Amino acid sequence: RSSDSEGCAPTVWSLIPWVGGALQYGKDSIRYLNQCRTHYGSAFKMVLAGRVITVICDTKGIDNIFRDRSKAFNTHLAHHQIAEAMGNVKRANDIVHIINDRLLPLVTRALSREGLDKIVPAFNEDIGRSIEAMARQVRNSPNGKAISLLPFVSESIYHAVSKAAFGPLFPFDTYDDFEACDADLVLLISRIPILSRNVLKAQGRYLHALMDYMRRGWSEGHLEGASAMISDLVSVLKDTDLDESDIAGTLFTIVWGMQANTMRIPYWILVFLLNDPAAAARVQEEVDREIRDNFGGDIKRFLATPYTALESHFPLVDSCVKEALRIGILQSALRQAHADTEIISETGRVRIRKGDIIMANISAFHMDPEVFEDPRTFRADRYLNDKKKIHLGFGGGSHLCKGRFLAMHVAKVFVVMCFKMFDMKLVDASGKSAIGNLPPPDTRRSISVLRPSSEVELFVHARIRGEKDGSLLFSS
Ligand code: HEM
Repeated sequence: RSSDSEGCAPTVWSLIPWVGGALQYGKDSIRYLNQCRTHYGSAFKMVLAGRVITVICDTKGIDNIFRDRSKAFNTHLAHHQIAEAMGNVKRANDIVHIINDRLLPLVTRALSREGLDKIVPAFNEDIGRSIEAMARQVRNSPNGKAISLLPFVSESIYHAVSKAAFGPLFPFDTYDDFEACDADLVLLISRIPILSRNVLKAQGRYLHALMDYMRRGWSEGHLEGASAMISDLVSVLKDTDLDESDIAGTLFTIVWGMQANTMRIPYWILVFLLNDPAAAARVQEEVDREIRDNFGGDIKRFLATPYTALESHFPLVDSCVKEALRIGILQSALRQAHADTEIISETGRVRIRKGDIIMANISAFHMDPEVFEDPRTFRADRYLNDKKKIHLGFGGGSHLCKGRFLAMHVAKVFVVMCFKMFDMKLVDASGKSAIGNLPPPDTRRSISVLRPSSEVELFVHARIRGEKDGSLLFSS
């Protein structure tokens, strides 16, 4: 069915009207949205626990939402929900305006291409140290060593991004609580009393650690050791009448936006590449060639290169990052209308009333076989061969992700370093080859980039690539 002559998108039928599709959506959102699309067309309204959301699944309609010609949409609702759930912020209504009017312009500037030249050196240095630490472990085991892939990727990136943004005083031992909150974000949103107890404790500890960090680091109007971006953000927040816990909650919201997706993309890239030896060999060849020809074979020189000078290098790795963003992301762009308007979708005109919530179903676009040949397959060179091909992993329009350059850089440097330093094989817990073993995504716990299911633990069996290469990075 399509929108009627009045432009009303059809509403998905449900047995219990207020609950709507909440249970099916919570279980597997991609599947539920695909089922709705099959029955109702590419524009429909779904009800989730009392909220009516207009979902747009086709390219034309999604493009219309992002372009927002009548300037009728904002992202306040998404920011409100995350601040309330992740940061336990009490004054979320005020926070959304502070985020929108004061923090976003600051973040946009700091994370622009030029701005990144200030943040990236600290990230590169720290990620270099983490990989070096892994290289030491591997070197001490003559036949190499199996390393649990997910914590290796996530913890290294959590540490390096935090260090670059927040400086050395950041409470780095918060990783486990961060993971617990990200894994159970749905419980933080719903706050079901008994089920949410553990995650609420983790959240409480995290917020206390951030408050303590600010108390220790704040002096004479700036945060000691932090990047100018974070120091200025905290300064803006302290300039408001928010209390300490709401300031910490806003900071936690920012940490989450910065880290949660960023640490998953390199994990998926490694899993996909190590499952495809021919693609991995091409990446290996590119990494060796680029480091040899453009950085004199010196990993330290590669790590010391400014962001802007690195951007044009490693085009195949860049293509892998984009492909992982295409294949590994759920629908995630939410908008709310602050005026009556309409969306022109492939099914026709969809009328939108002031206050309506709209979701651009990014995953439907990414999996459209008319846009992407063989859409379910990871093709390392998909974006190498067709430079004009787009992905919507970072959303679109004026609300396009502000951290996209940083996120691309993090993934690129991590993957390049792994290929340069190690010979890697994908293995399972017993050490057997795990090629052909793609861990299923944990759809219940995924909000944006898919979280891998914890039931399938993958390891990389890593061996250092020749003493000469390895020794280049070792400081002792
Ligand atoms: C792989 C990593 C990342 C992914 C996949 C990602 C994805 C997204 C998506 C889909 C949106 C919503 C865009 C829309 O509604 O059209 C978004 C918004 C945003 N992202 Fe990211 N992001 C990533 C990393 C980062 C990082 C490192 C930062 C740094 C602080 C960041 C900061 C933001 C901000 C501030 C917004 C809000 C933009 C606005 O509402 O105007 N993101 N991101």
